[in-house]
Amino acid sequence: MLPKTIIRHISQFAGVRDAAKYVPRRALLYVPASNQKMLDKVPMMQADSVVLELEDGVALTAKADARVRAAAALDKLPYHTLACQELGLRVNSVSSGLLEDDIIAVSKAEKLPQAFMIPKVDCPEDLVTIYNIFREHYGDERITNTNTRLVIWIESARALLDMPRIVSSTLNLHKQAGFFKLDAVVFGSDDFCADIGATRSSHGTETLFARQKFVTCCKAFQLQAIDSVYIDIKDLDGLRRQSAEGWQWGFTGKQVIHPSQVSVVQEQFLPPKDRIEWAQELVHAYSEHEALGKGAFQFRGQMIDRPLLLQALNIIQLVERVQN
Ligand SMILES: CC(C)(COP(=O)(O)OP(=O)(O)OC[C@H]1O[C@@H](n2cnc3c(N)ncnc32)[C@H](O)[C@@H]1OP(=O)(O)O)[C@@H](O)C(=O)NCCC(=O)NCCSC(=O)C[C@H](O)C(=O)O
Ligand SMILES: [Mg+2]
Repeated sequence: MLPKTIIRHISQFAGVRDAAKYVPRRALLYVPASNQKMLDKVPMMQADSVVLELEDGVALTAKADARVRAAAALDKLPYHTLACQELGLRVNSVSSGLLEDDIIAVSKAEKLPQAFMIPKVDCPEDLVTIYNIFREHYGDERITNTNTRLVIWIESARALLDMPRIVSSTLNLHKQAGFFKLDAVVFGSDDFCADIGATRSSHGTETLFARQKFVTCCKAFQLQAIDSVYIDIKDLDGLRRQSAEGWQWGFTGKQVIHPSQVSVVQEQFLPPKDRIEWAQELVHAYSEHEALGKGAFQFRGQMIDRPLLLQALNIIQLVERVQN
């Protein structure tokens, strides 16, 4: 329980702070919808967000089949009993020319996914195309003011440079037309490397600038920032290292491709126990010092002032949201 005097700081603190139900996306797991055996495992999957995948995890020759399986899964799976916090559906991009066929097929399902996930959003104009395709095949009523959230992918140099306009247009579409609300943005590092001609490495220095720019832009709009995929499935130490780095830089989660990656990532996207204790104690100490008129004071040998309080509140808020 936070001291009352601290509550007023919360409306101003950094990070993701949508008052609506927060969906943790520490681990966002792709499940190719062309693979029925994998789809059958969805109810037990402990990833925070499980993504029924229609895009790059599905071969061109299997797209039609995957669409039918994804639509059937949406109707069959009881969302409230799933082990995950969110069942998403990643469709194909505008530039692929496959999006409309995806929407025609999945709009036959009675249910919407809990999140629509749209890759390779390259410019604000893509949003107009996306919105028009959804309106045409779902009809206005089914896509207006629903609980379904929107997650988009930034995966090219052009998109990274234009990201503030892309994000603003997406948020405006919700404000003005009631279209799905943008909740998180994902950095598609593999497509990004292909786009800029970089060679991918396990240490990831080739995407260092892009990841830092990306996370800064997400946080400027108070959106969740989801980090790159780590494709070396067997290298869990490397995954742990890259996850810890992402967490330290301000990412809120990471994409995963294999069930074995889920717990490693989830663990790294929660602060360690001693950091949680530090945050809780700091908040109480801040409240006591504030009552005495002190904005700066010593705590465990460090100078504490308001920015440190805000960092501690980030930690407390995240832990509460993951546990509730
Ligand atoms: C990469 C894989 C093809 C590996 O699959 P497989 O060879 O079957 O692995 P295993 O033998 O180790 O599997 C063990 C069991 O686990 C199940 N499994 C594996 N992966 C998944 C999964 N993702 N979801 C559900 N279940 C899974 C197997 O079926 C085995 O089960 P059992 O036989 O009963 O023991 C595979 O992991 C995979 O397809 N992963 C997803 C790939 C994908 O979707 N890629 C696209 C998304 S990444 C991306 O696009 C990044 C971004 O956009 C960018 O540009 O950077
Ligand atoms: Mg991609």
